[in-house]
Amino acid sequence: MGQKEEAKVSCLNILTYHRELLVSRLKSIQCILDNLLASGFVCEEDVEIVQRTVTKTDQVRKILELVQCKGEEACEFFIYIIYKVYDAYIDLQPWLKEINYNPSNDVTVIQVVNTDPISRYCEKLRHDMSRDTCFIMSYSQQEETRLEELYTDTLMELLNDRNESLGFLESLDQLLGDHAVFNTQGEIIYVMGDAGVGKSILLQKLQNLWSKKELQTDTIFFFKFRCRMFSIFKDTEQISLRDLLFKYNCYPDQDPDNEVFDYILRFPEKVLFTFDGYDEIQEDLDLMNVPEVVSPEDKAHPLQLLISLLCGKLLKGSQKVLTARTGIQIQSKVIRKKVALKGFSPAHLKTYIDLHFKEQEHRELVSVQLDASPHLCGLCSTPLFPWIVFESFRHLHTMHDNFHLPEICITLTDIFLLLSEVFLSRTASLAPSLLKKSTRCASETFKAGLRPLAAFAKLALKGMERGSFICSQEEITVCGLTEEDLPLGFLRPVSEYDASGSPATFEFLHITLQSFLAACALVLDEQDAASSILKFFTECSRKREASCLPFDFCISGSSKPSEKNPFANNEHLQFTNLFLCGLLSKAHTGLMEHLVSPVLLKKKRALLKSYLSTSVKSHLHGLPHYTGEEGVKVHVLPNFLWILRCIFETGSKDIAQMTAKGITSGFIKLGYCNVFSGDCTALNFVLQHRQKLLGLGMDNNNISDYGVKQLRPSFCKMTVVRLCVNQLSDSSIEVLAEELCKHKVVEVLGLYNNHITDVGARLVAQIIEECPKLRMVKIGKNKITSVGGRYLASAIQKSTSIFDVGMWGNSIGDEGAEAFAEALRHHPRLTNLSLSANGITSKGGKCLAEALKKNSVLRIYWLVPNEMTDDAAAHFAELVQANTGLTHLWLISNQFTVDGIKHFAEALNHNTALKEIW
Ligand SMILES: Nc1ncnc2c1ncn2[C@@H]1O[C@H](COP(=O)(O)OP(=O)(O)OP(=O)(O)O)[C@@H](O)[C@H]1O
Repeated sequence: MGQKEEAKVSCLNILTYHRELLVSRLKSIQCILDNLLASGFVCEEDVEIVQRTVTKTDQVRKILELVQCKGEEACEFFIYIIYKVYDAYIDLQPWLKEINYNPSNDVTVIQVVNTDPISRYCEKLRHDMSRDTCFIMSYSQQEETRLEELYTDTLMELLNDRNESLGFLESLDQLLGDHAVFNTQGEIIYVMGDAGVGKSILLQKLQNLWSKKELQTDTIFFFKFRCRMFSIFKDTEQISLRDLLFKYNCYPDQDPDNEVFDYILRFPEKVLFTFDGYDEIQEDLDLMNVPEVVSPEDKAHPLQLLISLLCGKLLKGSQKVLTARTGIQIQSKVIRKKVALKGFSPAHLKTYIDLHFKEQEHRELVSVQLDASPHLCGLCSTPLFPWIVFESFRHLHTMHDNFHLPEICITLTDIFLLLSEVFLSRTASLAPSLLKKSTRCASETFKAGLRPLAAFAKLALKGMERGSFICSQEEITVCGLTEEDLPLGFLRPVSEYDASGSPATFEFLHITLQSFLAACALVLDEQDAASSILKFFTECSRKREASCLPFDFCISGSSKPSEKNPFANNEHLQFTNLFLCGLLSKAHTGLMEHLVSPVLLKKKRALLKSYLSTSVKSHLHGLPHYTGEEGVKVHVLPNFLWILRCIFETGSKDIAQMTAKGITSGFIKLGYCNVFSGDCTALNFVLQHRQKLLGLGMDNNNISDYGVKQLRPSFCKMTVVRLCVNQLSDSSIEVLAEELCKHKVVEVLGLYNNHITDVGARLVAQIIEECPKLRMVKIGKNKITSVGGRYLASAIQKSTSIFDVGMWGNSIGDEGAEAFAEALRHHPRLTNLSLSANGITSKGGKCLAEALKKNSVLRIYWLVPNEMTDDAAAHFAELVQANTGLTHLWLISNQFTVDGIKHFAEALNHNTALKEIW
């Protein structure tokens, strides 16, 4: 009883104590009044009195007076309404937490009805979004997997406007937060990544979290769009912003006064948008060449509305997450922050395997098979591929005895053939009961399923040709597909575009599947000239300018873009080319001969081979050469990477050999080329045919440990190994140490910004000691402590060749600094050393300065920022005075005061060599 009394007092008190806050934050008054009236705490007359009050704040004051005067129960119910009608009182939710509100049993029996149109709409949005996002796109339409049961984190790297890394996102909440914002004026959170890396799933997860109120954000409206839908409107179609929002998400019910839309216009910062697949907009430019929409009342083409929203001309201040494939350029001025998706790390992949396979037996089998194939692991860093491989494994393993993943080097074509085999095995002629535990015969499955396969392939190709990822029922029928074919799994309905009630539209399970099927169509076709298989190669080889035109247009409203279709990204065509190479490869002849005449197949293969040979030659010839520190370099363009991928898919040793020979310079640079671990197999396939030594620059890619393992056979001829910023751990260094120490030709080793610890540092030290030509080692921004620092310093001391060492951004501390001081004393060759940002205090600094006084070779010396104080400054001043030949000395961002700096002024008078001191 006593406790109850206390609770009663406390509710009344709370309202008195927090009166000011409530008056300023409580917005939806009608809902409070409706519920107080319905539950009998106030009468009609009370309501009228409140409504007669002019301002909203005064209305809240009146309500507070009323409930306080009605007593404790009324006060408690007042708070309970705020608690129950979450969205209407979202601004007060933190306050409820602050007062630690927990409804009592007495109050929970009183019914609360949400009569606030805005929060009712929010509830509806959340409900619909939860329903639409709780399942992950399924492989067969019968079995659905819950998103939370399969969603696995991926590597999400934050970038600045120059695409330099700002670290990794730790949770999806950070995606919307202020962390790593490089342009506060911009409104777009730009998420980019390769095909199948998980951009759509990331948005789905974000939407799902929001629908369950588990996302840290105060946005109360969430509208999701897929950019491909903007291509299905007719050129003449005009709609209003209101329709765009409500028709393609959900309608507000019982909102006669249009309060929801008005609220959105008044508080755009409460709105969150996701736009998925900016690269998928396939639109003619004429449409763009009309004035922008800036008034929310105007009707316009949906694409114009989209551009106006993205540019902040409409609903300025709303939050927008936009995804696109890597390589699509968007002007930095509209981007707020940038995130690059890098797929699964080895640890993520392990988690994904555990989630995917409930059966221990399957889990173990797959893990063993993956461990034996770093190439497959490399491919599996792109989530789309393990999803296909594992689903196919599960299906084929249950259907057939002894099914194993292919042991030979599996290609992307193999992966999509596997997927098609699973789909086709569902055809009536191959009922599962007949196949159960029978011997698997892929060619029989394909032969039996040839009719639907060819029809789906034709549909995919037609879509590719007109740049569309969506097909109508009519197009499906024209291609010869029947109702029974649809459940096979290649297509899925896309009901969300069907707001008008028109016949359903469909899309392929994934764009990459459409690309694969389009390649199948090119191979299977017996009508057109054989040379038509090359049509997409020709299209892709046409040079295109970077596609940032839509935003140029929408921001400046000036220049008339020169390109017909600025949105169009040709990656899906590149994939079709790649699959064409795979399907026409020798490895697949056996299968394809069951599906197309051997003579035609041979002709197509010869045509492709001849095209690839010519194309490789002309490409290599046209690559830009330049001379740098490490000799003549050739800059490889991203298109060359596609050529390498195609060559690998063909499996043709001749073309690989020719390509290897065609690389005339001694150094190829593939930096910032978006190389992922799976590409290293393709690169290795070509490089293994090269006789001469070669330098390879692959900084700023995503090759990971799997990629390094794939390159193993090529390290024997590598003079330059630059693998900075590539997600490498110590296991990569193990491979490098083994190979580089065996062949001893390496001169430059770049490992900056990876995940190397002291274990890896010890292996790098071994490379330094054992490779007599090694001149330069960059191992900054790793995880090396004093232990690793000592190994490295000791190796440098023994090396007869090394002169440039970069150790920036580790944590070797004073102990490491002392070891380096020792190396400086005994190693006369070092001319450039960076020990910046290593936690070195005056103690370590003094040792280094002393060691340097006797060293006349070191020219450049970096120690910024560390933790040295004035007593170290005195030693460095003496070093300057000693005039050893040092040309650059960087000491800024230490803890020197004016007194410390004064030492340098005098010392500099005696120095003739120093060009720069900081
Ligand atoms: N984080 C993840 N956890 C589990 N599975 C994932 C994840 N990300 C992607 N997948 C799997 O990969 C498939 C493809 O992913 P998604 O469609 O999101 O790729 P995408 O980057 O949007 O590709 P595209 O650019 O081609 O549209 C998904 O259907 C899902 O099965």
